[in-house]
Amino acid sequence: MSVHNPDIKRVTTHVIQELKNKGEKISALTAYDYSMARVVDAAGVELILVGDSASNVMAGHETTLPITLDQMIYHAGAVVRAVKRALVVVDLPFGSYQGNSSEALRSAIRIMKESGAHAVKLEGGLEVRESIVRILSAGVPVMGHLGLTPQSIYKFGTYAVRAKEDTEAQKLMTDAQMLQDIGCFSVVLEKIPAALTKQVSEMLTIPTIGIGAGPHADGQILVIHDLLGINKEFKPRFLRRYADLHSVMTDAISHYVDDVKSREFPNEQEAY
Ligand SMILES: Nc1nc(=O)c2c([nH]1)NC[C@@H]1CN(c3ccc(C(=O)N[C@@H](CCC(=O)O)C(=O)O)cc3)CN21
Ligand SMILES: CC(C)C(=O)C(=O)O
Ligand SMILES: [Mg+2]
Repeated sequence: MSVHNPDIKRVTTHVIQELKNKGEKISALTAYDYSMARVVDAAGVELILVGDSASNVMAGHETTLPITLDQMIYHAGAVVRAVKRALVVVDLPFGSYQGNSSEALRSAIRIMKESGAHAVKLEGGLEVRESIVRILSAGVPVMGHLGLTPQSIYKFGTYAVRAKEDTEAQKLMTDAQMLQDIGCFSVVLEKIPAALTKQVSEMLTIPTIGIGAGPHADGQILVIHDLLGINKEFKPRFLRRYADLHSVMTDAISHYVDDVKSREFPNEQEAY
């Protein structure tokens, strides 16, 4: 398998836009550390998100709420050091931007300065409009995130599909248009009906990136550990597992344990 568009040396927000303009789907994945980001980048993924899902996947928290701005910057720096080609976007964590546009700007600037990332992502529509406007004014590209917004899980109560009702779908359409109008370069649509994703993606000129949002988004994103089958517990219907690394890793590790116990490892060649 070869990397798509080998002529693209560095993926910018303009390259992401060009992909939508020519009708080519955009591939995106999360990464939280150097070694994984090396692999994801070299495999040809165009956009790498340092997601606040690190709170779940890296730290074992129940929700995305506990992860801090300092911890996001730590993960983002590791990913940036690994990446040669992809666009690196970083989630602003819960509590670093809501309800205070000065703090939002300060948080975004810290991410850009201290990690070297290329863009930030914020959850929400009209509620975070001012924050996004200020971050954009500083020259920082912003990605929106609508639909299921996990930082508001205690408002929603569940991780069920969002915007099934007409009023919520209408608000999502209005928010999406607003995000484009103020200058966001892209918007994530999470766990909404496929038909709504189609409507939004046709209405907007900027690319939509879907997760559990059906086939009509301009691109797709998944959490890398989910795609690789590293964690057995998370299996929503939208997830396709492209490998069973849980089994591969378990077999390798138990083989190692056996070899240590039986003194088969290390052998003479593996000693000095
Ligand atoms: N490993 C991982 N993958 C993700 O995609 C992810 C995270 N973590 N953490 C942050 C958010 C939370 N996300 C989620 C969480 C749950 C569902 C979900 O579908 N959960 C249930 C259904 C719940 C319900 O219908 O009430 C499921 O079917 O597993 C989807 C996306 C997406 N993000
Ligand atoms: C699932 C994606 C869109 C995300 O926000 C995350 O990984 O934190
Ligand atoms: Mg996130």
